[in-house]
Amino acid sequence: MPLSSVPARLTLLALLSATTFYCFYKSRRLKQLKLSLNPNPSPSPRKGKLFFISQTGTSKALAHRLLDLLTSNDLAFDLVDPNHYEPEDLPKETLVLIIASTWDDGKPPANAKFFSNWLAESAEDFRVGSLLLSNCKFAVFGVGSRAYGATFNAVGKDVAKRMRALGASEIFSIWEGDVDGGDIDEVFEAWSGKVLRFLKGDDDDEEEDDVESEVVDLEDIAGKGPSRRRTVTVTKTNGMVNGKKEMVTPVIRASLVKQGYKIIGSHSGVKICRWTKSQLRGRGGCYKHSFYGIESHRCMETTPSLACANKCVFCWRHHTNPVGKSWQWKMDDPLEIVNSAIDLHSKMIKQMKGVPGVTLERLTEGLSPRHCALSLVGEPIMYPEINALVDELHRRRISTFLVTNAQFPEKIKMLKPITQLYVSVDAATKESLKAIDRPLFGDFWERFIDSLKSLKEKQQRTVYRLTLVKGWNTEDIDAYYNIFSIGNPILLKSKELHIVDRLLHQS
Ligand SMILES: Cc1cc2nc3c(=O)[nH]c(=O)nc-3n(C[C@H](O)[C@H](O)[C@H](O)COP(=O)(O)O)c2cc1C
Ligand code: SF4
Repeated sequence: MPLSSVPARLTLLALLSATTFYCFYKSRRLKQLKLSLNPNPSPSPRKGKLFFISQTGTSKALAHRLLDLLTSNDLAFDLVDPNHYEPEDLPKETLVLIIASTWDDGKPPANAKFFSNWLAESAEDFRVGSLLLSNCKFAVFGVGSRAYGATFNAVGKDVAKRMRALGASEIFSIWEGDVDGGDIDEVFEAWSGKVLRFLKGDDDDEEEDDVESEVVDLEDIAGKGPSRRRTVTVTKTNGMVNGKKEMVTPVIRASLVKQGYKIIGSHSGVKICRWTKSQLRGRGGCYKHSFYGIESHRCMETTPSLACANKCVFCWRHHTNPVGKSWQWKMDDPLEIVNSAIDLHSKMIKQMKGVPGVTLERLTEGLSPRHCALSLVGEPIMYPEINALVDELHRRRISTFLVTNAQFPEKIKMLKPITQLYVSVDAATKESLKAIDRPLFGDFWERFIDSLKSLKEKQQRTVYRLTLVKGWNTEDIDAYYNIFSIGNPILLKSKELHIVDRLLHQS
């Protein structure tokens, strides 16, 4: 029968329809069969959660770094700010990583107050039970500073303790990063590598046994890896150079560079100040210009120590400053610091070429600084070679303006005469000084008073630099008057001039 005939076409159509129907029927049947074999297909597994407990962003930045690593290894995690997380959902989690910083007296940052309280209350509530988080495996990395002694990484430790009390299994004991120790990046990297190996089911740490440093206890969890307790040594360089730590860690360096600092060697910095730029453009200079005729476009702002012994509330570096009670870092040569500071300063001046208002004459003048403000940030007199550095500046006929934060009276005594010596007076009472400067020294008040006394003994121009912060230290005028009589400075400098006016009237 030819295909062109009508009956043949009808037969073909019927055949095709029957085949299509059969295929459709078979595929549905197969699906139904699969479903009946597996009546509860498991829902896609819940993504791991990566929490950051952070106030000024250090832990958050580390969490981002880990997230990138996990993602590039096809491990799905949600980055979680505990402030936007419902802790009642914790029992549903199966895998939790927590990077936690610690703040005042061991307290958690604001973004984890509720979360920490919830954990503490649940762990202490006998009705909740110790199996609440029994589906959850977790690991904690603490971000803190050893300079805070007993409360070092208190939050991370507390979170881990509460999670364990609620039945969660700790993949391995908390690792502790010290932001002032110079090696937090290396430690975090080692921890991240360990987390990754665990998640990939390749938790063999024997390969790390080659390095001498810190010993970390490992408590492997049941069901994953061997259950015996092991000790491993961690690969880390400690940021050591010739047996001494570098002051500026990669984290601090990145933060300072972002804020426009040029880092010199391992502990110094230089930055072009806004008044220098302003006067290069033919506009106003800073108060030194108004008071002493100093030309701001010929002034270089630098410091030989980015570290200090405080964590002042108003410090412009978001508290990323390295801290210490004494010099404990690798030390650069004073001549190299001065050479590099002038070199980097000149480069920044040259970048002003072509900016509206900048004349060739002022630009040329700016390239040979006549004044140096040793006040950029940190505590310049912590640098053990401060006298040699000041000598080098004076030899080049550069005048010096040094600001100290009044915690090293013995260093003030040892300091050679400089052009103008400033002491930061951040408060006039012990309580407010503690609240504002958040000093590391227990005897901070005695050091402060002794510094003022040392100032009085200096046979040179001395200045109190008052940083008056409304609501913190602007109340007690009588106390300021007492402080004023101890150091008897030649000048006062403040950001809130009406207070200074009143002081000067009383004196
Ligand atoms: C005022 C203040 C108090 C601090 N208190 C502690 C502390 O008690 N224990 C600790 O280990 N670290 C302490 N630190 C160090 C912080 O944990 C450290 O600066 C950390 O990098 C902050 O991390 P974040 O930026 O993620 O908040 C304190 C820091 C500041 C500025
Ligand atoms: S003393 Fe200076 S550098 Fe140190 S925290 Fe205070 S403001 Fe910052």
